[in-house]
Amino acid sequence: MSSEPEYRPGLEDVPAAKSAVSFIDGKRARLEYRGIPVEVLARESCFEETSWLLLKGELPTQRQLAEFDHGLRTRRRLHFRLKDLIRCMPADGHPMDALQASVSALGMYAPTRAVNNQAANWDATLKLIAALPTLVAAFSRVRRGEEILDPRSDLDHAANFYYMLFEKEPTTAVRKVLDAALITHAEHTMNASTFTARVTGSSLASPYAVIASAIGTLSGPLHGGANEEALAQLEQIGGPENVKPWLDAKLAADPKFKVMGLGHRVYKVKDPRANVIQELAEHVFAETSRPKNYETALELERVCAGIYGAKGVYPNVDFYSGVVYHSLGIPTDLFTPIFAISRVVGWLAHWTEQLVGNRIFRPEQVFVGKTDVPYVPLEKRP
Ligand SMILES: CC(=O)SCCNC(=O)CCNC(=O)[C@H](O)C(C)(C)COP(=O)(O)OP(=O)(O)OC[C@H]1O[C@@H](n2cnc3c(N)ncnc32)[C@H](O)[C@@H]1OP(=O)(O)O
Ligand SMILES: O=C([O-])CC(=O)C(=O)O
Repeated sequence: MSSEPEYRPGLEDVPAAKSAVSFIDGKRARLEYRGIPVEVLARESCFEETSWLLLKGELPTQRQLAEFDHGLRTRRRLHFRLKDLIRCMPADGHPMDALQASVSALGMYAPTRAVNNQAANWDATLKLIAALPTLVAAFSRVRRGEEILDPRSDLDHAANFYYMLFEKEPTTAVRKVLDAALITHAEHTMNASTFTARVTGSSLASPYAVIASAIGTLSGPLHGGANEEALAQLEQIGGPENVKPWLDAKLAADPKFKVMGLGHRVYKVKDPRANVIQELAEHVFAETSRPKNYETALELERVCAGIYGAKGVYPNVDFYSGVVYHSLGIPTDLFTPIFAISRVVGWLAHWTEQLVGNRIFRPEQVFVGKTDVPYVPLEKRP
């Protein structure tokens, strides 16, 4: 009998850490942050309060929340040289690449790269949460030839982000939608980007390196990048009446064709966050008419349930979020950066957890290559 450990592609079902940050029941569509269902937080809480909950494990007292909020508001500004750096980035580059590069650069202004000081780690935590929206908005404006706007400390996290993007304050309804979307995306157990954050953190790299690595992982179309692709897909389909022929043609060309925004490693039913975001969409569209993209998405969900439902493949968080962001006038390639603005909290909560009793990640491989290969000098090779 072989003593080789079992290899599980994608580490499916392999625990990578012990964590108390969030909990998923993938069969019952349940997601809890520190024990509180995400639906409740999206309805009752605000992003700042949810962030504290995720980072500290308990809801904040009124005073703790006020101090935390103040700490965020006072850390939103960027060093003028960092703004210069963003101005030099290629305007047609992807905002996720801009964000990853600017988070690394942000770390160069931090007082220390060491992670052995709790006060410094907390300061970096606040700085990262506070500055990510400023970095995203700065690149978004610069590439359109607009001036970078200074953050406004009289606005909360969601409203200030919207202001920095559009130079106008959101309505109360839009602020609530954006805030709830940020809450909904903030944390999700051991997903690929959080795992990345923990692996980078386990080498005792700086929190800026931890977040930059995680941003890179989130950008991929199988992970956070799917929100952008999901909207592009709806636009390509063009209307609810085209869903069935579109999907038939795709499946005829490739029986393994993947619909973006569908499927999940853990959920075998519809992602509870997709329901929350759909409620937000209904809320937004109650005042206007339902856009064609939304009607197309509803039909796509219906048709796909008939085809993939038996496999447990249903809409995930990325299925409806793009429709909501699009309706707020947000450019498609900012959808994943907005995910990062929110998920930075989950990454930092896991990084903080990782540092307690840290052990560097160093898994094993199943070696399938050759051994003892002789070196042939170049002149003797063809
Ligand atoms: C924030 C997030 O990261 S949420 C996920 C965002 N990503 C997407 O929406 C991209 C599309 N979805 C996918 O690629 C996958 O469902 C993932 C990456 C999310 C999960 O991947 P895995 O857990 O490895 O599932 P895997 O790809 O093995 O799929 C299992 C089965 O469901 C099918 N399936 C999974 N997702 C889809 C999909 N989107 N469309 C059609 N079929 C799908 C697969 O073809 C496979 O079928 P088979 O057993 O007949 O071969
Ligand atoms: O959990 C996952 O694998 C992906 C996901 O939905 C998330 O990170 O929000």
